[in-house]
Amino acid sequence: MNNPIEKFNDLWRQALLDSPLQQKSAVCVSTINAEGFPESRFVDLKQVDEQGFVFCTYYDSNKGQEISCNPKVSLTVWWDHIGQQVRVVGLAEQISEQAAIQFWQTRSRSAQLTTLSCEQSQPLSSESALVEQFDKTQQTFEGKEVTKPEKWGGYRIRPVSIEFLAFAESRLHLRTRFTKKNDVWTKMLLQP
Ligand SMILES: Cc1cc2nc3c(=O)[nH]c(=O)nc-3n(C[C@H](O)[C@H](O)[C@H](O)COP(=O)(O)O)c2cc1C
Repeated sequence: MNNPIEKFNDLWRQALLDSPLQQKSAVCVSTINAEGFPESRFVDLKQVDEQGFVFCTYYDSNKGQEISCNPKVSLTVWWDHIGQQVRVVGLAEQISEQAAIQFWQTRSRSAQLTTLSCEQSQPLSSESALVEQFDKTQQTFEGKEVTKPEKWGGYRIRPVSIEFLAFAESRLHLRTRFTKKNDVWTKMLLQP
């Protein structure tokens, strides 16, 4: 297959089918912090198409601040049950407000309330403070619609390279790297 986006979506579909995981679409996103160190964390992958790879988060989180200083990011996933690793490198940008609202509306009420009750990446005084914050938010919104806060939205990673590694017991893994230049994908194989 010569289109890495189609290939990714094919693998993602396969991975979702037989996944032993609870968090089936977790992927690792890495950013670069102010000191130049990479920072990695898992997020839930929402959508992948020709425009890029989308995940949702708080814009004012550590990752959000890091992306605003340096949009160069990577996304990595390992699907053990189908023996596939994917590594994406690209540039992150905020999705539109309208798209963010659509993703917000797919979330459960409880997830929406949790989002509103937290200031992601900020220090927390105690575990009980977290529960108190949540309870307070729940009371405030009782009987009301929970609208998306401005600080929450999504990022689209526009890929410049995507590498697939098909794991082989022999360790002769098959690595296929796609690189994008002037909107055209070039494919090459790499030694394992
Ligand atoms: C399986 C899994 C899925 C997660 N999904 C998300 C997500 O979609 N968005 C998000 O902001 N954080 C998600 N998190 C929490 C992040 O890993 C991270 O702790 C949080 O975003 C704060 O990261 P930051 O301080 O680097 O910004 C997830 C964690 C796990 C373990």
